[in-house]
Amino acid sequence: MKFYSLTNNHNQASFKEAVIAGIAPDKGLYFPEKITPLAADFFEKIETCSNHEIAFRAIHQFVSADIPDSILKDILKNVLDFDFPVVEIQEDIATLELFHGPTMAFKDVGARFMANCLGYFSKNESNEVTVLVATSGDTGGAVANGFLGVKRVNVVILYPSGKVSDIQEKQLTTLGQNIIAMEVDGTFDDCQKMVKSAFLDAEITALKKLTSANSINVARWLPQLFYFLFAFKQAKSKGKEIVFSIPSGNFGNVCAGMVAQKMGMPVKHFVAATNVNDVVPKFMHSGAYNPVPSIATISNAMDVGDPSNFVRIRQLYGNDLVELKKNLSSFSFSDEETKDAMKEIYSKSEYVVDPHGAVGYLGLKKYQKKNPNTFGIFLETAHPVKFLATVEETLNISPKIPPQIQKVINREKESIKINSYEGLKTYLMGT
Ligand SMILES: Cc1ncc(COP(=O)(O)O)c(C=O)c1O
Ligand SMILES: N[C@@H](CCOP(=O)(O)O)C(=O)O
Repeated sequence: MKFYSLTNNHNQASFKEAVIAGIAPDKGLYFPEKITPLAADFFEKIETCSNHEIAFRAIHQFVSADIPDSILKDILKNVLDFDFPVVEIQEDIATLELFHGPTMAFKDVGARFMANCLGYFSKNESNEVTVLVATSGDTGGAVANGFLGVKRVNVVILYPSGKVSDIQEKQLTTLGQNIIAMEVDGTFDDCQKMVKSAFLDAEITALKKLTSANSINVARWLPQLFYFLFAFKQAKSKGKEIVFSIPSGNFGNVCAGMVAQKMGMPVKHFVAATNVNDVVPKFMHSGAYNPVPSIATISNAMDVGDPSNFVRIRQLYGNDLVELKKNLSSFSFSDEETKDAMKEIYSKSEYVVDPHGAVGYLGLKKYQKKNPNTFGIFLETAHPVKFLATVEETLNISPKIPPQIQKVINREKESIKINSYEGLKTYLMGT
């Protein structure tokens, strides 16, 4: 399988090359040349398959030219060692809990999958690789955890100072070893731009082999399609058409779900729910894509003003807005609406949802109002405890701190403060 650049489709790479490079030399995101539907009987019998089997069938076409089947099976065993339960909280409304991994957000699967692939590809190499990653909160912790101690790999995480939760900050600044955290005086978009600039900086790339562990990297992005298949397996018996509502920021997760649909998974519709960072909802309405600086919200991991993956979503539908709208709706919600949704879910169902999941719930409710008789699944993308202050203040409860979080909560933060691209460049050139 080849992957081509969305900037210039003549720039092609194998899976291995795309993973090692992160983005194409022309700064485009890599995209698979073909998405082959899985056999119909795979979906008919999906409930008889283990998660490992499902993941293997799903990812095989993208990686098999570069990873032997036996290694791929081992990687998936390492990566998928926790549960992905669908929990019904109201009639025809369920949540897909994606927070049972080591850093309690949905990024764990992609981060670990990419770390395993890179570990395999660099097994016989002597050169070091530097993984650059921009985070608005959760990617950083997952990548730090997934890459900790991986030989010949150094990780540099850029995060917006004061704009991630206390627990998210602990997860990405306290591990040490091969993980460096850079605290940027700016927004997530500034961090993301700095990472993309470093890839194009010949002075840096002459000295360092760089890659990215954001969802721009196909090995971080594609495994996210597993979630939708795991959810479909659990919800199929409901006998209703399924709608997924995905709290969205960089739009990698919803895009991975749409890949699962292209592979033949029956889905009625996707909803990409955002906070007030509403570039995509506006685009879906007007057809004009106008990135703007992001605004800080209580669902901070979705504070993205120029979502990287929207270009992939448009590609999936041949850049045809009419076709796209048949499959995707996108709605935006304020912090007040988000808090009200957290309260509503808690009072109706005694279920504690985090602010991101609450945005997903709101998107689903809005869609189901006009499309009743569907089974709706909103993705709970992070454990509520990661947003402790907001949850405590909104619901007036003190959730128990799970062991994964207790491990980091009392550790000392270590970060390098920078206020411009030069700060990142100086660091990369000097180490
Ligand atoms: C908790 C949480 N929810 C939702 C999102 C948005 O996901 P995506 O960037 O794939 O749209 C993120 C960050 O990516 C996140 O950390
Ligand atoms: N919300 C993300 C932002 C980066 O998204 P990614 O999927 O492209 O890594 C975060 O939590 O950092």
